[in-house]
Amino acid sequence: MIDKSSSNSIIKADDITMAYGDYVVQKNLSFDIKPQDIFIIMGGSGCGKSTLLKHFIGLKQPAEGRVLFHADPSEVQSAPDYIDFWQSTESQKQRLMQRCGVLYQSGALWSSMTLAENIALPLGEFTDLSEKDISHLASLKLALVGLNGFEDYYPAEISGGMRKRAGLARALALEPDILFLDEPSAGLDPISARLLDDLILQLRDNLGCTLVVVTHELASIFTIGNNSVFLDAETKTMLTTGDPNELVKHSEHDTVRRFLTRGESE
Ligand SMILES: Nc1ncnc2c1ncn2[C@@H]1O[C@H](COP(=O)(O)OP(=O)(O)OP(=O)(O)O)[C@@H](O)[C@H]1O
Repeated sequence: MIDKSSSNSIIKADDITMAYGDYVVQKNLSFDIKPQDIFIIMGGSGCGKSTLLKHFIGLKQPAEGRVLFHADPSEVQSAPDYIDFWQSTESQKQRLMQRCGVLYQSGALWSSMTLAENIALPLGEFTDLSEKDISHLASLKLALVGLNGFEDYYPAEISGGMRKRAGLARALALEPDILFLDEPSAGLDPISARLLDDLILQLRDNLGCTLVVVTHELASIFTIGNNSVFLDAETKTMLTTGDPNELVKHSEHDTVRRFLTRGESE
């Protein structure tokens, strides 16, 4: 059942069970993601973080329960009107997915294309813009992530941190209101990871988008996250949801406090 007090959410997980065949990964997941949250999906290795992300971006259907998206992001404060992603029509699904940008762990850029061409790809596919406008927009998106002047570089010619930024620029190409990031700082040195966190915060503040981030990097969790869900591999369900900066101090669950303090809490 949907909690009416949380009617201004942009996404709701409503009693989701996730499974591969008979193998249940997690059950009874219910939580709310609010507009402009940086919502962290956290938990130990193998608990189901990436699987949960797949449920939000249309790659995997819940065994039970619903993934609900607010129907109109510009009206999110008004009367709730939710679309159940997996019960929606093909055209509704397509519209919902166009509201979502995704940054995969590898950055997933096409290696044979320049950065500008990588960003132009979704624009060419999903809009009627002219080539000139697409090229202009690609440059704008690159500038947004601090890569102005890198239009003609190939992914192999830039650093890992820059590739992540370029991946973000591509995820932003269609002006999504929700961005999903899978382990954005994986493989980055601590300074590049910190710069990426700063960029994520800037994007939220400047573009007003909502971010859902899978990460187990504690520094990132505390720097960018204002809301979260903790998935427990042992009990196969969520232990808690809320601001990780509060959970580290006040969670009633030892497992959560220990995770957030690298095992150092009592
Ligand atoms: N395609 C698949 N088929 C069957 N089982 C899978 C599949 N993908 C993942 N699993 C299993 O589901 C569980 C959750 O995997 P998932 O990758 O979602 O966890 P995770 O929390 O993202 O892990 P990590 O932190 O190690 O990346 C694991 O036990 C995994 O082995």
